[in-house]
Amino acid sequence: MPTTPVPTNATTFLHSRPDHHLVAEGTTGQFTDPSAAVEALRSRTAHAVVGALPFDLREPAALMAPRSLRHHDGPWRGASGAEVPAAGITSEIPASDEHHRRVAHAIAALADPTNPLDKVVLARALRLCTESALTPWQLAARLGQGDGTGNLFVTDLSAAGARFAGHHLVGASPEVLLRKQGSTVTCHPLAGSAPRSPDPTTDSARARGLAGSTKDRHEHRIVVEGLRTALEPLCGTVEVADEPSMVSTPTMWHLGTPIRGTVADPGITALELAVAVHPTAAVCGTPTGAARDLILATEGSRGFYAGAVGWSDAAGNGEWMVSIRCAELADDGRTATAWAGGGVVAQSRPDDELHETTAKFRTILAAFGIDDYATIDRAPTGVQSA
Ligand SMILES: C=C(O[C@@H]1C=C(C(=O)O)C=C[C@H]1O)C(=O)O
Repeated sequence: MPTTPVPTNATTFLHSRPDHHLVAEGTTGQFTDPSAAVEALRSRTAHAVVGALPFDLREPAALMAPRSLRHHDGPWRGASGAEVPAAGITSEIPASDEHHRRVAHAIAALADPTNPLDKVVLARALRLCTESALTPWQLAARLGQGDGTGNLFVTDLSAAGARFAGHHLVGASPEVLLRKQGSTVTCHPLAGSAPRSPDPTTDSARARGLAGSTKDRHEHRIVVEGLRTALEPLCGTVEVADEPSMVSTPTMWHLGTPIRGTVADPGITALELAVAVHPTAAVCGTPTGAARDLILATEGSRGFYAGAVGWSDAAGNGEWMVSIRCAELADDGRTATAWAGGGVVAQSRPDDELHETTAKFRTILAAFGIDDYATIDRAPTGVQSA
């Protein structure tokens, strides 16, 4: 029977996977610079580091040395029947037609043979407001009940400075950025997506369509090759599955590829490896610098969306999830920002990209009790075939 510790005021961090979860309490140190956190681990000043890396590593991280970090079997299960107060969307950032226009603009740039950009991941955000305050743990419990995959995270962002004081990032990410156990490193990038449908025939047609889509396989390949290039100097040989496989969440189908390597320096920490591979082309694009510049010029700072949330211990073991399907809950417990994005290549279509972000929002919106944001696939029968 898995233990389900009840979060207390001292609980700062939760990282849940289908087979195990970790809970951190208290802090003995905070780091905005990941290399200072690595130094604390390598010198054994800290027995572990937990928290969040921002999308743009030039911005402050929210990393903490916890007073305690406990491992538990099984996924985290919050209090069942967790209620959340009524919530609504107060704004779209940008408005959906502007996101559509941005995607069209990016497609034109990607199709220009003189432009070095091969892929860029564009995202949009929703501002949410609830009638009364909720805790990040209530939100996580709701997210876990709706998502059901066992993948969950909650992390206090206060360590990143005044702008983030009392804010938490809460999400149900299906994507493992990087895991290190002993000298083995594994990654499981996802890229190439299709919304799930409640109609089984449409749902399997969508999965088949994604598996056979040249555009999605190309988008996926870019991510896998980017990770191989980032890992090879650290690992020597890197094993990559020949073919992507289908990964599903209750709301999305994705293409995913397991990657595995053996690190040359067994003392290297999971945090150093996460910093070395982030941001992957699954959340940024390629070439990385050009894609990141376009994202920052288009969207502004993403903060901790499309960053990474995870843990690393002084032995070097740890695991970092890509921070997607998430929301930042403000210190008032009533206002939140949720994000969703998608990879854009020259063959992408703005309508599909807008749809994809709408579908990706469903995970986090369901946790807020919002199911009327968009009508895609809400019809119980006879939904439009893919
Ligand atoms: C950027 C997001 O998702 C990422 C982008 C994907 C894609 O472009 O197909 C798929 C999974 C994630 O790597 C998100 O959910 O916000």
